[in-house]
Amino acid sequence: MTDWSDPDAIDCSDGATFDALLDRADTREKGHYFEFFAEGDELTHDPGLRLSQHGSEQWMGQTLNHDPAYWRSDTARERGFEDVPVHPDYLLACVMGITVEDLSEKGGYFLGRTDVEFHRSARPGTELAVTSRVVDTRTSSSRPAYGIVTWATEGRDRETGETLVSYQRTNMIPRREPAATDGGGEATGRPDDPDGGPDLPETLLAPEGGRFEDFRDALDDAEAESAAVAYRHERGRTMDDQLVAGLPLATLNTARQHHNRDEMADSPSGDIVAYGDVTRSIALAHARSDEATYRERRFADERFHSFVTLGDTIYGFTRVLDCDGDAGPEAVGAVTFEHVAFNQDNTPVYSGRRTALVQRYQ
Ligand SMILES: CC(C)(COP(=O)(O)OP(=O)(O)OC[C@H]1O[C@@H](n2cnc3c(N)ncnc32)[C@H](O)[C@@H]1OP(=O)(O)O)[C@@H](O)C(=O)NCCC(=O)NCCSC(=O)C[C@H](O)C(=O)O
Repeated sequence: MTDWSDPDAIDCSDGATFDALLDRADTREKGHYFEFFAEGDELTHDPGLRLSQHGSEQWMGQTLNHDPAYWRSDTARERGFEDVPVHPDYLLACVMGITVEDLSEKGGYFLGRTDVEFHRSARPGTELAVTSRVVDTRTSSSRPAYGIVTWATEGRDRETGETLVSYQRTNMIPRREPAATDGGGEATGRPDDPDGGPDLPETLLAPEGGRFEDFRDALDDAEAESAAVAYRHERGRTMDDQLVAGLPLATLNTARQHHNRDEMADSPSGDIVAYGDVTRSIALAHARSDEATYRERRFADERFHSFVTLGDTIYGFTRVLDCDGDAGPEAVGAVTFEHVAFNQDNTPVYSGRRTALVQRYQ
């Protein structure tokens, strides 16, 4: 009879015994099933995350976000920051990253996010305090193995208590009953077209440059011509290990989708998938490289349409929706864009509306 208090009791060279041992063992679970969440619940997320210059630069370098205001102090000061802040995409990904253990580690799909508001910039060294409130829960009618949960999340500076960023996000979360599967059919990634044919403007105009006036003039021209202002960005970025597994792990995002190939082998994607915030940041970087951004303001109606896996390449498409010359300081105006990230097969993987302050010509 084996003495199980003996430190040498587990014979790792005997595969069959070890298999039987694993079969018999309960698993200490991580994350929560759908049933755990009830409307109005408040959650305080405990993981410690200190925003760092290295983390921000690593995020920006890998996602092609090269705006000098987030790299260099002279430009940062010219743009009204006290010193070089961390990049807003990194801040947002970190705030969401540390909520994953409590909210979405059990798996399921990050469907979308809205009301993303940047309240103030954050410096490297800021320690985060993040809380979430359950806003809505419902079962999924199309995927009985899942429920759909929406949380309102707020990321604050732990020292001053000031709110840095807030948003609402929605995920599919596996239900304990019926047993979790990876859901129904594969996503097509393409929205249904009820009329059976595309309804497109005759002309798509691109702005002459990346300043506020260029976007405003292009919108004026489009109105005169019954056209739309919409264009593609040339850059693409192929998803490698660093992007798919490295960046989410650096934000303490524990979702198995991004780093556990063994678990993901049986899922519809068949492999690990990119963190939505990485995919989005790459497409936004493509767009920002074609505009003179001054500040990020807000995002709305962000949707993740289809998986992004290793080897996929992310491109960007932008439509200009609105220009507001009265918003922000004199030297800027607000532009509202719709950005779409798409892959090498032209399948949309992300879309969202973004309002940014864009510099004017001097
Ligand atoms: C997830 C998908 C496979 C779903 O595909 P499909 O079934 O075609 O989509 P539907 O549009 O029918 O939506 C299904 C149900 O979900 C509801 N929904 C969808 N979007 C939203 C939203 N923004 N807000 C609220 N509810 C939403 C619909 O109403 C449907 O409800 P019901 O009819 O009752 O079932 C497909 O969309 C897909 O593959 N998406 C990509 C997902 C993805 O890759 N996300 C990013 C990577 S995962 C990640 O980042 C995880 C992250 O770390 C984390 O922890 O959250």
